[in-house]
Amino acid sequence: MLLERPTLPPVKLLCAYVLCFFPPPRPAPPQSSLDARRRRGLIAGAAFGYSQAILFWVFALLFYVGAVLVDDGTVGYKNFFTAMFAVIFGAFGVGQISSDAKDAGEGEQAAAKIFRLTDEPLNIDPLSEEGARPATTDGAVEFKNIFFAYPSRPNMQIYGSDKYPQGFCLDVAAGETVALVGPSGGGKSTCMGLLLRFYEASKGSVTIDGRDVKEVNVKWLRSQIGYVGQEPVLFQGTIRENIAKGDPGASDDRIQEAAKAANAHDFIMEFQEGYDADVGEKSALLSGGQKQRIAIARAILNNPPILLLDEATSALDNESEKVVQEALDQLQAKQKRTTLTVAHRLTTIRNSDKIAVLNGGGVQELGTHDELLALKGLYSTLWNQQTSKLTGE
Ligand SMILES: Nc1ncnc2c1ncn2[C@@H]1O[C@H](COP(=O)(O)OP(=O)(O)OP(=O)(O)O)[C@@H](O)[C@H]1O
Repeated sequence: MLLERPTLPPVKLLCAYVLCFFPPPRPAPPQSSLDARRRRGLIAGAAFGYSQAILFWVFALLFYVGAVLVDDGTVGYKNFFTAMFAVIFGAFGVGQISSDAKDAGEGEQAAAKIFRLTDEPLNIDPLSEEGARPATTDGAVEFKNIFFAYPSRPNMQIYGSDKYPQGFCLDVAAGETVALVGPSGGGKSTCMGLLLRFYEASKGSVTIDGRDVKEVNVKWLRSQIGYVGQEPVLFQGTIRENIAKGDPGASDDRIQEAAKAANAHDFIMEFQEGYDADVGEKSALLSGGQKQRIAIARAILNNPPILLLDEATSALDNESEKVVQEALDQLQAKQKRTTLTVAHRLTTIRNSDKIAVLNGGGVQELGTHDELLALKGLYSTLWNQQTSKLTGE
């Protein structure tokens, strides 16, 4: 079959030829990074040249000594070549070691980091059998006068400041939906980490049904809380296995029921293998919205008394956000459960029982949507900014 040649007007053809031979210059990288790369290149080149030079010096020396020894009859050719190859391979090995020295150094540094991490004393042991396991949970949560800084940044106080000498305080009644809003870095997600006991407050307490979370068993505590974050974690395996993590003994019918409630059943059935479809390494075979709905199905199956939604829909496009939001509404409607929601899009949380505006180390404003609008404070400013963007004013 003859392929037709693409026809270009002569001027465009000429431009294409010119660009082939004289491509426009690429923007130069910043000077500092260029210098660093040059320095790295020079060091690597010098090290390589040096290791090669050693090899050839050894060759030269060998042939010289060999020639002298064979000439005066001290050794025969056979012995000379045997010894020579032994020395060559030996030198080759030494050269190889020097080129691997950089990797060995990096490996040593990485190992030191791992050992530093594994030697870190474990204050919160997720596998510990200690601690109370109350038979029932109503789901009331309270953050009482919390002071907290992340261990890796001890000088950056997240909760508690001159503005908030009483620390971070928030009371969430059983079955209540409380939204956490406010500027980025205000500590909205951090309180979820404290409730899940990923970290411990330096002062104050987090309680669940009036009991300090430090007194209850960590595994039990986490089993009472469903978490749907911005980037849900799926495990390598099938969709069925991933949903079943919510309740490992669940029947296929219950898994399907949970998937239907999470608006996930239809897209799952579009896969050739249905519920047995593999989610792929790092769940690469699924879109963001699909991953989110599988995580929600898992939470529905778990049916926890406390639900944490940390910007669960913020990474999605409008269409996916709608279906995922419907799935989340289902999850909340299935049972009146305590829900803490972090959201940047205020339209998604306006119907919450309470809205807490976190800023500068504590709760700056607290109330319903209407109360906060009437307050004409930070929430009202954020709301007006977002709604004016939506209406294009
Ligand atoms: N693991 C961590 N180690 C150290 N600092 C952290 C860690 N996680 C969060 N931070 C810092 O703590 C502060 C509060 O973080 P947090 O995620 O709670 O804020 P946020 O209000 O949820 O912010 P955003 O709206 O941007 O998600 C931020 O300044 C953040 O950089």
